[in-house]
Amino acid sequence: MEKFDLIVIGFGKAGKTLAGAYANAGHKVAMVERSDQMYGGTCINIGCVPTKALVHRAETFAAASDNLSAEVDGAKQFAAATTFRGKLTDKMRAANLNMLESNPQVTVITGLAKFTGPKTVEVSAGNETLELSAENIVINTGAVSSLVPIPGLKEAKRVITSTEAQMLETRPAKLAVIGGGPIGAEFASLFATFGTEVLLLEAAPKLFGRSDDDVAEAAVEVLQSSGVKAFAGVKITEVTEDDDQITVHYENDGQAETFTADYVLAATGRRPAIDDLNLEAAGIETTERGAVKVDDHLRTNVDGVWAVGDVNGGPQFTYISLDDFRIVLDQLTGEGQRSTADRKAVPNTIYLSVPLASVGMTEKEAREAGKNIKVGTKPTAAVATMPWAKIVQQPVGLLKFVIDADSDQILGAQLLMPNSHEVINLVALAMRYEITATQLAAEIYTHPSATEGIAEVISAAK
Ligand SMILES: Cc1cc2nc3c(=O)[nH]c(=O)nc-3n(C[C@H](O)[C@H](O)[C@H](O)COP(=O)(O)OP(=O)(O)OC[C@H]3O[C@@H](n4cnc5c(N)ncnc54)[C@H](O)[C@@H]3O)c2cc1C
Ligand SMILES: NC(=O)c1ccc[n+]([C@@H]2O[C@H](COP(=O)([O-])OP(=O)(O)OC[C@H]3O[C@@H](n4cnc5c(N)ncnc54)[C@H](O)[C@@H]3O)[C@@H](O)[C@H]2O)c1
Repeated sequence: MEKFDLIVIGFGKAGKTLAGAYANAGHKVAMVERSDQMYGGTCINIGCVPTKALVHRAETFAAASDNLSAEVDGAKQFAAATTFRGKLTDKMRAANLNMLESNPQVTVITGLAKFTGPKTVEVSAGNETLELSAENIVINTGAVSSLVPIPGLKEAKRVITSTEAQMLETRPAKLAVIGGGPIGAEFASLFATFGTEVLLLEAAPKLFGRSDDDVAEAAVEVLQSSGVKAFAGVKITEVTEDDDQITVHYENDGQAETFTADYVLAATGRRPAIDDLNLEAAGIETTERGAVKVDDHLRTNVDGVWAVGDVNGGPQFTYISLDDFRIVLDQLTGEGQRSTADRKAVPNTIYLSVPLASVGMTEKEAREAGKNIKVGTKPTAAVATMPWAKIVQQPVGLLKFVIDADSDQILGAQLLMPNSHEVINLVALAMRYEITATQLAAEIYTHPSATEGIAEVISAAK
């Protein structure tokens, strides 16, 4: 039994950052990761970073095709993009491993971890096992793709998840995507840009249903302009396949339809990765949705055991996992005051060919909450003071601000425009620190830039 001050299970964003920080504070840390292909976790290996590398390459390809008015080979560009993706993740994985391995206080152990008691963990790799113990244990095992119960889906060989989809070396001619959340929408958009024929099927009545209707409609237009055919409110009845192809059977507007493709990408959500942890041995409770149950300090019901990142059932974003790290570090080395209750105005982005970035309330939510509001909305192309969108040849989308008419505080923003994934952070900062809409609009911004357009839209609010 090897004794540590802290065992981290899973090399995710929160866990790796905590391992480094706690080790630097003079403590002995074990980092356990089940796969040598996952040092650094989901984000850098199979999540945010590699997918955005593909999105970026798809956009570069689209711009080149437009500008050269030439037949640029989408299949070739797709293969080059996935090669680039692989090289990028290899480098980042090695750097992440080195970051912890080079720390004399950290031991990186590759193997599957499971609890054997509240303070003990067994790690197994092949026939070998290792027993570890620590006063403090952090669970950071992330999430796994979750398949919905559609007849034929689970058994089919041509059903892939986001992990396999980003590792395809050859561009598929046809792809069916089930689920129009961030994963489905981003993959549909990028594959279609490279020239794959993509059909996106969403069960909910509307695509981008968390946005206001006008924003969601504009986002669907952006998706369609990338070449995606998309339907919402569909019911998928069955998936069948032969050696070479797979067929999705679905009902759309009461009509039975089929789509035959090379692959079906199942993008219907990700569930917390708890199956292998043997949580019962430690007496750790889970929620009805299968997450490790935590309080707002991310403590489980067992003293000295925390759960951070996707596994605790919170919002599945890398920046939330990073904030989880801060909350636990504050308990281990600080005042222990930080909690999830401090979070305010957390933005998110769906990476379409212009990103859809949002923060705070939609107009609908603000009205339902009985707020007295002003709304500023302008199509990207109509924002005269933002030539940036035209310069980068993407004058598409919509900007929308929801403002409290009494306090002048920004209640929310939905930005579907070039670089909105950056601009949204400024809006979120203003919301967090209660900078008023008038103050935000009166700032001095660089020109030409994507940021400067927000002043015009805020000023037009009524
Ligand atoms: C395709 C895709 C795109 C995404 N894009 C974005 C994006 O653009 N922006 C964003 O903010 N978020 C994005 N996300 C979500 C984001 O990647 C996750 O929220 C984030 O990586 C969660 O990290 P984590 O800290 O929970 O742990 P993870 O990074 O998931 O790490 C968990 C680790 O634990 C290991 N593990 C699991 N079980 C065990 C065990 N029993 N023993 C040992 N090790 C174990 C796993 O192998 C894994 O390496 C995306 C996700 C996906 C799948
Ligand atoms: N840009 C980003 O920040 C980013 C990108 C990718 C993933 N992520 C994270 O990863 C998580 C998982 O993403 P996701 O898109 O897989 O999950 P999700 O839960 O966000 O979306 C899944 C979608 O599938 C639909 N669906 C469910 N069953 C269906 C069925 N039978 N037929 C058709 N549609 C069906 C749901 O209605 C939903 O719209 C997200 O919660 C997100 O936080 C974030």
